[in-house]
Amino acid sequence: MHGDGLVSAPDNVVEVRGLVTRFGSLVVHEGLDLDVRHGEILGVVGGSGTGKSVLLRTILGLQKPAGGSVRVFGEDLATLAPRERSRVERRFGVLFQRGALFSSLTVAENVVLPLVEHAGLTRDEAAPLAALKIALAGLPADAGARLPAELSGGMVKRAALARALALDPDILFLDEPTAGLDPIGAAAFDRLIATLRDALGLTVFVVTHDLDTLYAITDRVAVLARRRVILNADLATVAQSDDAWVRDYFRGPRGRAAATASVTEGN
Ligand SMILES: Nc1ncnc2c1ncn2[C@@H]1O[C@H](COP(=O)(O)OP(=O)(O)OP(=O)(O)O)[C@@H](O)[C@H]1O
Repeated sequence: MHGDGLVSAPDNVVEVRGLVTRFGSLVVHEGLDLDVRHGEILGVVGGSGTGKSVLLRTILGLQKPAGGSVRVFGEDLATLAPRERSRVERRFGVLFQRGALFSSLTVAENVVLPLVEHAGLTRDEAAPLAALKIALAGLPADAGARLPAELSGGMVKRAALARALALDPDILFLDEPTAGLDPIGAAAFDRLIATLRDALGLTVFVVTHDLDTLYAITDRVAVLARRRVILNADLATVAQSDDAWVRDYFRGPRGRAAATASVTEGN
């Protein structure tokens, strides 16, 4: 079932239609539709437990839907043979909430790993590419030789981002990228994401609670509530919605502060 009359558009990188997700008797998504357009930064917001992370995992093919369809780059991962599926998956860059770097490997070794495992490079071939990704993620060159435990929280995020960029993804999925960062570190990370989108032509899907991120870098916002995406539009349109959760979120004190800050910064 397609809600809201959504149709397939050629510039959609992700199309979710009529998604149903259940865990036993818990229904997380029911008839959820979502579009992610080529080259945009889409912010995904919603109250705690509305199924944002599960939606991300479902788009990545890590969570099997109970109903509906998910197409990424025009392909339905669920119907692809393993080899075809991994060809599509190589176009994904993913930054999970908890970073998930290998703690016993240096930053450079963490970034080298996908290049060796998925691109078939030798370690020597992968090393200069890894150094490039580490620089792209805004880390100093000497960070490559360090273990994750020796880095600050912001640097760990950047290292995880360097690894997510290893295979030159077309779409970057970020789950709460600024969680745990101080406001200055969070703003710098937001700017980095926007710069990478512009420089590399990435599409970005970002699950976030951070209103500053929404105002600073997103082109459109998807709001999850009542088991669906109730709004999938530009921020100005979403912020004007009369939905009670949206009103509290965007027009509460933190929402007003973020909106004012973005105007002051000229965004
Ligand atoms: N593997 C699982 N098994 C059972 N229930 C799950 C599983 N994964 C998620 N859930 C449940 O699905 C619901 C949605 O979870 P999800 O983590 O997607 O929420 P969220 O919107 O990302 O929340 P938050 O903003 O708090 O991170 C929650 O009720 C959660 O407990």
